[in-house]
Amino acid sequence: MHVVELTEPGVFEHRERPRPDPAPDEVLVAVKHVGICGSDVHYYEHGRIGDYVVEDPLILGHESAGEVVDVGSAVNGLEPGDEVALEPGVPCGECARCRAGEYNLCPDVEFMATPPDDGAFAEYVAWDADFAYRLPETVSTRAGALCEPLSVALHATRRAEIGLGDSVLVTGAGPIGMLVSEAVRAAGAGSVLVSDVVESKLERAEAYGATATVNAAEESLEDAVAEFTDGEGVDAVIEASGAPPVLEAATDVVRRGGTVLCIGLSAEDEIPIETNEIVDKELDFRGSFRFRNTYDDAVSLLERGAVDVEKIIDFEMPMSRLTEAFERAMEPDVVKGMVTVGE
Ligand SMILES: NC(=O)c1ccc[n+]([C@@H]2O[C@H](COP(=O)([O-])OP(=O)(O)OC[C@H]3O[C@@H](n4cnc5c(N)ncnc54)[C@H](O)[C@@H]3O)[C@@H](O)[C@H]2O)c1
Ligand SMILES: C[C@@H](O)[C@H](N)C(=O)O
Repeated sequence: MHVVELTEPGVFEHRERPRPDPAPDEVLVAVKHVGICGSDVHYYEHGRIGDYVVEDPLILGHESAGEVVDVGSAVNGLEPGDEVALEPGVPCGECARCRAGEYNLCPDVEFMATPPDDGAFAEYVAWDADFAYRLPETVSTRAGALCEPLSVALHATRRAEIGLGDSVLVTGAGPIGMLVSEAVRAAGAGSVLVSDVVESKLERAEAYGATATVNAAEESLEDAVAEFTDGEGVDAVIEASGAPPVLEAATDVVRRGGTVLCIGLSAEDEIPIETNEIVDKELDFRGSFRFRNTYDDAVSLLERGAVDVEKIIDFEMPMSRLTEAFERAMEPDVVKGMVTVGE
């Protein structure tokens, strides 16, 4: 089968590998669509993310969906011809965190496109059937692939305990921030203020249903939130930019008793946070890591039209032009690039 390997930073090589056979509990999936994530781009540019270093040729891509072409002998409920979205992390199922149901925190998870685990820029992927979710006829594999970033957004929305009528500040209008805006609305948020530093992304966020937007490069976030909430502060800040100044401001702009939820990963190891403010305002200050138990809900939200993931896609290109697709995905106004695999 045809695959694309990252062999060194900035270099993709198109190669042939043997087509895998599904293990008894696996399905073999002919990959149809794979979204390009910021982490894929980071590995492409730098060959590493923190301690995860690409030492051997690595297949990138973890936002994927395709068609089942074969099933292992122990698989029930899926059959050839079914279209599925693939949840990219398969946890060990045995550790304390897995047993507690927090399988996204499993230290031994096999996560696609994270060294040394290969991803989905390949004609076929053999994957644990428990982590393959059937797509209804009305949900395309193009949308199904985006169950992955949507899952990041759903998990964050749950971690922030967003409820009916809440006011939410979403910082960062990249794919994650855009989908967080969708997810908090689906959860009942009453108003959503979105910040970014790129004007075109804020325009997209507004078209995408943000109640208001603020360009943090030109306006004070504190003033914008004060105006948005009549001086009260937002019920929740969901941080999806990874930009240090945003985290520094978060404790100021959230209301007393509110929540600051961090999704964004910063390039800085340390960021000054006003810890006394966390105590004094009795804030919930939380992180959100990947996702758990979100795929069924992601598929259901797509089926009901309760969220729209298509709007974040800027372009679609075949895997034969993967280098061009990655270079385009790095342009500052691009939110999401989509890659097609197969015919
Ligand atoms: N916790 C997780 O499980 C998880 C999963 C996926 C992504 N992430 C992280 O979440 C963040 C968002 O992911 P993404 O793919 O949307 O990234 P992205 O880089 O595409 O988007 C980040 C956005 O933040 C904007 N931004 C930069 N500085 C800003 C500022 N001062 N104020 C407001 N906005 C600012 C950028 O213009 C960009 O639009 C990244 O840090 C990523 O590493 C975390
Ligand atoms: C969750 C996923 O989208 C993220 N890029 C990660 O590798 O953790």
